[in-house]
Amino acid sequence: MAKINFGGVVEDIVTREEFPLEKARQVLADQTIAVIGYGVQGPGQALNMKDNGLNVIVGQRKGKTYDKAVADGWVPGVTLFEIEEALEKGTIICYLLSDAAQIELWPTVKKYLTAGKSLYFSHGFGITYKEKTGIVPPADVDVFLAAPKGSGTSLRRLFVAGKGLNSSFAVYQDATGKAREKCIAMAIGVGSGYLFETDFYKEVTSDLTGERGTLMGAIQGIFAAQYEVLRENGHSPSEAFNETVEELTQSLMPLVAENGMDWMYANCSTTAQRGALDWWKPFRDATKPVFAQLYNSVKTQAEAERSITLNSQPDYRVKLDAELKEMADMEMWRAGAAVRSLRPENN
Ligand SMILES: NC(=O)C1=CN([C@@H]2O[C@H](COP(=O)(O)OP(=O)(O)OC[C@H]3O[C@@H](n4cnc5c(N)ncnc54)[C@H](O)[C@@H]3O)[C@@H](O)[C@H]2O)C=CC1
Ligand SMILES: CC(=O)[C@](C)(O)C(=O)O
Ligand SMILES: [Mg+2]
Ligand SMILES: [Mg+2]
Repeated sequence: MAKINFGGVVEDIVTREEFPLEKARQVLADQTIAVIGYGVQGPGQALNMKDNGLNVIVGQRKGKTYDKAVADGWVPGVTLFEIEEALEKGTIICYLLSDAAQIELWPTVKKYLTAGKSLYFSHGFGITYKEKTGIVPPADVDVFLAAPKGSGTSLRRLFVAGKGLNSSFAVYQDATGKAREKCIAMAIGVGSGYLFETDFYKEVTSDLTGERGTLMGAIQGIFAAQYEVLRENGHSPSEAFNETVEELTQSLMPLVAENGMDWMYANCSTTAQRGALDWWKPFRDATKPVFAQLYNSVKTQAEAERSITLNSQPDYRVKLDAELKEMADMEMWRAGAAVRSLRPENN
């Protein structure tokens, strides 16, 4: 593994140079990789693995998503099957149903996990919370995860563009002595850039914190707060949206992605630099207690409990859609739709 210094802490990283695609192909040559579920991660991972020359089949129940798999080029009876058939044919089972659905389908999956097969996850959820999920794999199968750090949609887009999303990987159970190399080969196969090692507990704990925090929950909260203050003080929706979201996503975050926050700062006015240098600490101090509360809620499994309970209800989709619509209907995001429609490339 490559030793990389991350801001003073040296970590072991797996890169595509030391574990090239060719090696992944060799490790997985005799495997039938069955991707179970074709939601968000399913398509990204399955298509990337197929394009990487791996032997992939998809298992998906009939319906709209099955039709999408057909439209993506999976052939019924050849590379696309009902879930149980794919479970039977697969030697590496990629369990890519939603975390709640994994609980429901587990008794079925377990039946097909015969000795020597592998069970692959993209999240530490099912295993870490096994008291709640009931997901306890047989002792004679390998169990590991590769978790792309981003949406399955981005995983596919970046792969097609010749780039790669970073993923974490972890081995939970090594029954064959080959779990680790299979795990790394899968992580490379799904189109990862570089890989960093973790364990199932740390993966799920950091992931749940991140998505509830800066990646999704906190960012929406901070956007809403600033937008509201601007509006309450007489600024127009377009002005409030541009100063809260549009400039960030279109201009400033790409600079952060390219060269870091200091470089983005360095490319803004001295006036902006002065103010932003003064204000980031009060924002940190105001939000840190909320992040501590969030981490605790993840650690005590309150977040897992809530997610399992609410996402397992039969009407969860209807309720979810209603909540997402409520967000879409916020003035801020309706203003955003108008702003996006005015981008030159959308005209
Ligand atoms: N969404 C994402 O981009 C990311 C997801 N993950 C993880 O990847 C795994 C898969 O997540 P997503 O792709 O978001 O899942 P998803 O919510 O898109 O659902 C995947 C599939 O589950 C199927 N499904 C749902 N309920 C079912 C049931 N009762 N019986 C049979 N099939 C059912 C759906 O038809 C769909 O094909 C999860 O462990 C998730 O935490 C990890 C990184 C990012
Ligand atoms: C995209 C991702 O990695 C998330 C936000 O953790 C998820 O979809 O669960
Ligand atoms: Mg994540
Ligand atoms: Mg997540």
